[in-house]
Amino acid sequence: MAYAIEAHGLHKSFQTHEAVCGVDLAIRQGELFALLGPNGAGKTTTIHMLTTLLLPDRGSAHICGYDVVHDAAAVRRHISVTGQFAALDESLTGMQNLMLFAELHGYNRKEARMLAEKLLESFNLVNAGGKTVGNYSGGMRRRLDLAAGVLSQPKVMFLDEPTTGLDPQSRRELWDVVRRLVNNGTTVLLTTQYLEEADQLADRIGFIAAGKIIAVGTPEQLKESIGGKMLTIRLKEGSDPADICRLIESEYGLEAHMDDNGSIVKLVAGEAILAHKVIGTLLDQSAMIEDFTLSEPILDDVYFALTANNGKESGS
Ligand SMILES: Nc1ncnc2c1ncn2[C@@H]1O[C@H](COP(=O)(O)OP(=O)(O)OP(=O)(O)O)[C@@H](O)[C@H]1O
Repeated sequence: MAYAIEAHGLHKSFQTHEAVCGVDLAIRQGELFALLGPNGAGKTTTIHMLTTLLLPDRGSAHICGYDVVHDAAAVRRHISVTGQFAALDESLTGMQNLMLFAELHGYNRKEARMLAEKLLESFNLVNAGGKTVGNYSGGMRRRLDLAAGVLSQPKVMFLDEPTTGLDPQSRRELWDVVRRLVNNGTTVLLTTQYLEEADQLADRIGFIAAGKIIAVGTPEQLKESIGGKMLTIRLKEGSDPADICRLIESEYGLEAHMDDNGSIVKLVAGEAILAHKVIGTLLDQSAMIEDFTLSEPILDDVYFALTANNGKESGS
């Protein structure tokens, strides 16, 4: 099968630091793939290599069959890259910005106007088309930026944290736009800090940590890989979560983790019966439990489990 985005063993180091160490990707045409990982994991470096902004040290990558190193110009003709910082002229209106981009892509003035009108409509910006971009909200700017990106009819779009800083309503509006692009056959590689966004939008998700892809799958596959239900225990003030984790590990051999502010302990409890036994044991030992819930895993749980394990494997 020919992939829209394909990478084999991509490596990139900065001085002595290996930022990307052997990334493989195979993303089908029309697929929305989300690349997730903590700060410094290597997402941007990977995207920069795939979009020809950075030369890989080793490995290879192809976009729509074109080599990112040897056919960089052809790659650029097939992609668009948008991110948190929209490349728009603040002093022009939305309509003028789109017309400018269209004319830069070789459309004449009349064609550019028609295309800009169509794009303003598709991206829910008809009422904003006559206003200067300097007066746009964050969500409007991102939608206009995406509209400008679509104008060149890219086969592959790289969206680097496109909803960072947007309010929930603007984020949802942008999701609708992205879904429509994918439904029309565009391949999208998305990075995001919001796991819920990846869960909502992505066909598949790749988790990257310390420059390596550590898991790939559909959101459902990744959640199933956790291996059962999550038990979340909220502790009363003054209790020691480290003690609780140790007790659970020694009694049941289950690995429990506390959250950053130390009031919640989480573990994969598998079956409900085991969760009830754990709670029973903790209460017998007079653990100060405020409440507890047993729930299906969400992507945050997958992310937590993966990045916690990866930290151990790499010895950090
Ligand atoms: N130009 C550079 N020079 C030196 N080190 C760099 C450079 N660019 C990235 N790095 C380092 O490479 C590693 C990967 O960075 P990268 O920006 O790819 O991560 P990221 O996953 O995109 O992180 P974030 O979510 O914070 O943007 C980091 O340790 C970063 O400090």
